[in-house]
Amino acid sequence: MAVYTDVAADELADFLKQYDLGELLSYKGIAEGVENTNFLLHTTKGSFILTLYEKRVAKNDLPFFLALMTHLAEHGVSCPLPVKARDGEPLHELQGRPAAIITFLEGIWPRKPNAVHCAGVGEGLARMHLAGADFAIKRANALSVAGWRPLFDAAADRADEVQPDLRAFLSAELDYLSGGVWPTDLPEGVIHADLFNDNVFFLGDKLSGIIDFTFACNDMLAYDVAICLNAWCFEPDHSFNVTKARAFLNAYGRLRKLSEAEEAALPLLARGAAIRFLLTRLVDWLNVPPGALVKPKDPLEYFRKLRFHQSVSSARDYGLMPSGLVA
Ligand SMILES: Nc1ncnc2c1ncn2[C@@H]1O[C@H](COP(=O)(O)OP(=O)(O)O)[C@@H](O)[C@H]1O
Ligand SMILES: N[C@@H](CCOP(=O)(O)O)C(=O)O
Repeated sequence: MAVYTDVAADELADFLKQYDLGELLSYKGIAEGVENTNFLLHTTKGSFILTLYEKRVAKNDLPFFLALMTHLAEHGVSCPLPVKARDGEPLHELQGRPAAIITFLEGIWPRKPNAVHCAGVGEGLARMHLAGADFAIKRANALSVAGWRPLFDAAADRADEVQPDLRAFLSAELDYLSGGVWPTDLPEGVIHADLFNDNVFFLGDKLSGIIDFTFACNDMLAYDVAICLNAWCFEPDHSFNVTKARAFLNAYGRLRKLSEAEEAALPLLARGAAIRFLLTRLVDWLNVPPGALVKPKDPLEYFRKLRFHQSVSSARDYGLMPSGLVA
């Protein structure tokens, strides 16, 4: 999250009159995250998160995100619940932006994830995939292969300012990934699509909740696994940690076993996941809105991860054994 759109106290108090949330006691902008504007609200009824949806979020998609959180929470996944206003609707408008209030989740996201956290995420991701199986609304992944080229086009002219020859590197990788190799027949379902460590809360070693469903969509379940391998299983120096990967994959596999085809596709899916985040970070890095309270994330972290996945020959390099998952 971040703060792109400021909200004055009287505007917020007026907005809250639509809800049954008591009186506003205090609120503050949350500097974490990069996509939307978020405020932490304290009212006489408790703590809540107010989100103003910004640039990358299409208004038409908001009912999907809000209904998904409700569905998952009803199916045993610990995630925020959208708060309905008195008119029964969870979605309203503030400062010209679509806005929603969700419940506050206790917990802290792990700054230095260890293998126990990775196992917790594996289990949490599998639970989410299983719980999403009967979610009726569909949303295509706008940031799958077809969505990467426009991101590249938006950043290409200035990519080499970030690193020499980055433009050529990205262009070649995109040509490869969009040249017919991307899987089309793997099991699909609802994926989180952004399950990074700042979107998973823990109390001690135990996962206490999953937040931020603004990229959730229907896509290959194994692609979500690949996103998590990228987000959770590398060290701060960008080296791959196979112990964390094994902990993550084993925990996932105990609840939802990956098929042989999914396992075989992991290196490719991990390349795709890496370039997707490299590209969105690159665009954001080159386009920080003036005055915004946001810290853009390092695109080159994902360049290094992508280079690693390019060197991977099979899912064994991620800690998977040929016969499937190790207990
Ligand atoms: N339901 C929630 N409960 C508690 N804190 C939250 C909740 N939702 C968001 N936050 C806080 O806001 C930060 C950013 O949220 P996030 O959803 O990742 O933002 P964005 O909309 O930019 O993707 C989180 O790291 C967390 O500190
Ligand atoms: N996880 C993305 C950025 C968007 O997620 P947010 O939860 O931080 O808003 C990345 O790391 O590139």
